[in-house]
Formats: sequence, structure tokens, C-alpha cells
Amino acid sequence: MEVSEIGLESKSQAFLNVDQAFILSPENRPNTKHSDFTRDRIPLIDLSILNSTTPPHPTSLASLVTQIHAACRDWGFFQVINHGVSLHLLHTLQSETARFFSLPMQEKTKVRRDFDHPLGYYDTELTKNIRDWKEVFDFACRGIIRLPSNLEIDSNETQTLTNQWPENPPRLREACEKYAEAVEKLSFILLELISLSLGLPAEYFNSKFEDHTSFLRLNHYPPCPVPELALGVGQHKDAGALTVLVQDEVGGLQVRRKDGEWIGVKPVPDSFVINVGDCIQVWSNDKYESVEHRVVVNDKKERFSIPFFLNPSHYAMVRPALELVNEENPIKYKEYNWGKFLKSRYESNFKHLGIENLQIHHFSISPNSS
Ligand SMILES: O=C(O)CCC(=O)C(=O)O
Ligand SMILES: [Fe+2]
Repeated sequence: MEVSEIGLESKSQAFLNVDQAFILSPENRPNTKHSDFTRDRIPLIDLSILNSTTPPHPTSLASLVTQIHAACRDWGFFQVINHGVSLHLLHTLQSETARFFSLPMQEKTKVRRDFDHPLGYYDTELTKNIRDWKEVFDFACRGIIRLPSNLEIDSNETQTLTNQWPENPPRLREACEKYAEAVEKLSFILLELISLSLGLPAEYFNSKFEDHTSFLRLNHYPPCPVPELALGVGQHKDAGALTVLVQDEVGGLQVRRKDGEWIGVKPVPDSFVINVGDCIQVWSNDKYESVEHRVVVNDKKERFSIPFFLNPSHYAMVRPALELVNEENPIKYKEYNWGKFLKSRYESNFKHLGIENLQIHHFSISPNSS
């Protein structure tokens, strides 16, 4: 038998051994040969002027805001270095994360999430009804998340989601809580820079976050025997305000450029990948778009990543900032309630209804309808 045939044989064997719930339809399969990082790059932005002992000079701040504006407008994604988050906290969390996922399944499922406790461990997330090749652990940044308890428009009833902490590894909880505090601070600095970059006052959006529903996710992508047929995370947009993600050196995150090409985000040690979520798209009246992204997997190396999802308070209403609406830029979205939106996402995660979950385009106002 020829070597190439042996390859083929073991490939089809691998395919047969994989649960078909992971297998993407042909049009959604990644072209893994094209995941090199040489063609184009999302912008890399240095935040060091914000972390010096003296306040930034107005000209350097203006130049930083200009870079953020161009990155949000052209890509919806950028990377930041010299961000001020302690590398000790970051590295401690990364090693505790690896320790947690290396535990036996019966240990991890002690903190398994379910319909009543949607925070915790799970390995069955679907994106667009295909199973993601990953396992995750979710926890609320502030220890709890307050959400509407149902989707009735007129109901103000709320429920409180609480974190579930595993006994093992014993230092995971502390590492998560300390890191969450630091990355939350960075996310508000970024939110203020984004407000300035839209021509709004720095603190314009802050009142939307008094009881924010932000959460963090520890992601583990094990090696996959059929990386050309499955995805770590299927293509999607993030629903919240913005995402601050740390990835390891393996790589796999891809961003959909405006022309439709998938571009790999090159790992830069100790940097964060930032992306604009759906709320900023709506607040900015489409000046900035929440961009699709996905995670490709490989058959050799496991990968870890840790996104922080900065989300508004459950009672925050999301609609375009009126300062950004005028005759040339008519309002593009109807107002929606963030808590009901998030609750609806949680519900469709559990019910696996096989239909598209709630998206911001369901609130869009078409130019002809006004
Ligand atoms: O792991 C990554 O690089 C991205 C994960 C992601 O997009 C998500 O969890 O929403
Ligand atoms: Fe995402």
C-alpha cells in the first residue's frame, strides 16, 4: 500500500470514529491549508501611554484614539500590548486552566452546568446546531449574573445565576477571581477609548454597566483527528459590548475580513485580542460592525483561550446613540432589552431548537420601513 493510501485509510477511520454531531456541512468547512498568518494582520495597538505614572499627553491620546477608530471601522478586531494587566495573574490563570481541563471527566462534571445553573463546565456547546470541538468552564465576573427569569415583555421578574467552583484544582477560583478583576478594569478603559473614537464623551456608555452581566470562559480545544471537518467554535459574532481574549501560542482564531476572507490572528505573547460585539454595532448605528470569527482546530496540539465578555446590565436598553443618527445616517435599529436578549440566547443553548437564535438583525429598521 502506498504511503498516501495509508494516510487516506487512517483519515477515513478517524472520520468514522468521530461523533457526526461535530461534522460541518461542506460549505462551512475550514480550509485549514490557508490558516497561515502571512497575508494580513489585525492591527496591533500599544497601550503603554495609559500605563505610565504620568497622564498621557493629549496628542498621544488622540493618536491612540485614531488607531482604535481605524481598527474598529476596518476590522472590528485588534490586538493590544502593554495593557497593564499583571502577567503574573495571567500566567497563573493559564496554568490553573490547564490543570482543571486535565482532570478526569467525573471531576469536571461535578460543576457541570444545566438549565438552572448555566455557569460551570460543559462540552456540548453548539454553534449554528453543529457541536464545537471544545470543552469550557464559564464563570460570572462579579460572582453572580442577574437576568430576567423569563422572556415575557411585561415581566420584570429576575433570577440570579451563581458561580459553581470546583474543589480541584484548589487554586482555580482565586486565579479566576483575581484575573477577572484586572481584565474588567482593562475592558472599561477600552470601552472609554471606543466611546472617544466614536466622537462621544469617554464615559458615555458607562451607565449601561452598573450591574453588568459580564462573564469569562475558559476554553480548551483538544487535538482533533478531523480538523478539516470540524471547528473549535463555529462562525459567530459576540453578542455583548466587547470581548477581551487571551490565547496561547498555538493559534486557531480566524476573523472574517470585510471581503469575506478568513484571516488567522497570529498569537502575540501576552497580548489581548479585542473585538467589538453586537451592542457596540447597534450603539454606533453600524459605524463599527461586530465581525464574524471562528476557531480552527488541529490534529497535533491542544489550545487554550480565555475570553472575557463585557456585557451590559440586564435592564439596559440597546439602541443607536442619538448623537450618531442624522439625515445621512438614519437610525438602523429598534431598541431591545439586553437581559431578555441574553436570556433568549441561554434558552436556545439548552433547548437546541434547530433554528437561528436571536440576532441583532431581528431588530434592524430597513431604510424603506420608516
Ligand atoms: O478561542 C478563541 O480564540 C475564540 C473564542 C470565541 O470566539 C468565543 O468563545 O466567543
Ligand atoms: Fe467569539
